[in-house]
Amino acid sequence: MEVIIKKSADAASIAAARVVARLVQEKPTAVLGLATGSTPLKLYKELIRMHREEDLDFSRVTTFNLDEYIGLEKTHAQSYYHFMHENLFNHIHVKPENIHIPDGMAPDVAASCAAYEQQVADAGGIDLQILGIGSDGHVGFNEPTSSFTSRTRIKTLTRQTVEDNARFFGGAEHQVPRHCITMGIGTIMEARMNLLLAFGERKATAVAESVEGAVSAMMPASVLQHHPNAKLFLDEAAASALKLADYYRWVYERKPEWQRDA
Ligand SMILES: N[C@@H]1[C@@H](O)[C@H](O)[C@@H](COP(=O)(O)O)O[C@@H]1O
Repeated sequence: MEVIIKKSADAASIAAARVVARLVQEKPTAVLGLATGSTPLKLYKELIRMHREEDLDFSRVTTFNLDEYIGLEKTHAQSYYHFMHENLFNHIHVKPENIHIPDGMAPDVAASCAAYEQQVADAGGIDLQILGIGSDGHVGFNEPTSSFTSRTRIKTLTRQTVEDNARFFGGAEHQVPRHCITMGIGTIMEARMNLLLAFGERKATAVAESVEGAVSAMMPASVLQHHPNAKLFLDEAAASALKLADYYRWVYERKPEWQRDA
């Protein structure tokens, strides 16, 4: 894992956006894995800015989102379908037919999960996956104890995730769906690059355990220790529990210019 600590969440998001932009410039048909939540918002704003001001072209890009709540219509303000269109897709001219988001209203969830996996495979796999992290260490909605070989499937949210996400539902926990569809950890691990963003003190423990703790299904993001190309973009607060934070800064400052894509 490469740990990149920036002074602010905005600076970390802009650095992550540069990695995405470089990929899209080098491979205009790139397959991007996308995440929701508050964490990637600034990254998406930066991609929109690059599209508008620097002609970053997403017209041939294909996207796959990590997850979706079960039971929310696409028009629901808290559906990830709605989130992605509001915060990214409506502003960067990705072709609608190239956008993939798990269908939380599918009549046959198992069949739609299997079809989603097939679509990822048919697209040639994911080049770059953006991840956030839950305060319990989840990636996508792969809650603690999720199998490291899991594929896209239905999951039940933990009580902690329901509490964490209630803020998006006006604080009403009972309105947060209990179930979701999420790409599996096996799916995420097959992405050729993983960029995990984490900001704020609320994420500090999960980040420290994921980077410096044991690889364990109890801390799903720790699986990235086994990924050949995983970069973590942190602000100071999210990095505050890392024992080797100074070492990561030291390494980053000495990174050869030709390797410096963030
Ligand atoms: N399913 C999403 C995750 O993909 C996200 O990374 C995480 C953190 O959310 P936030 O970025 O708002 O802290 O929780 C949500 O439940």
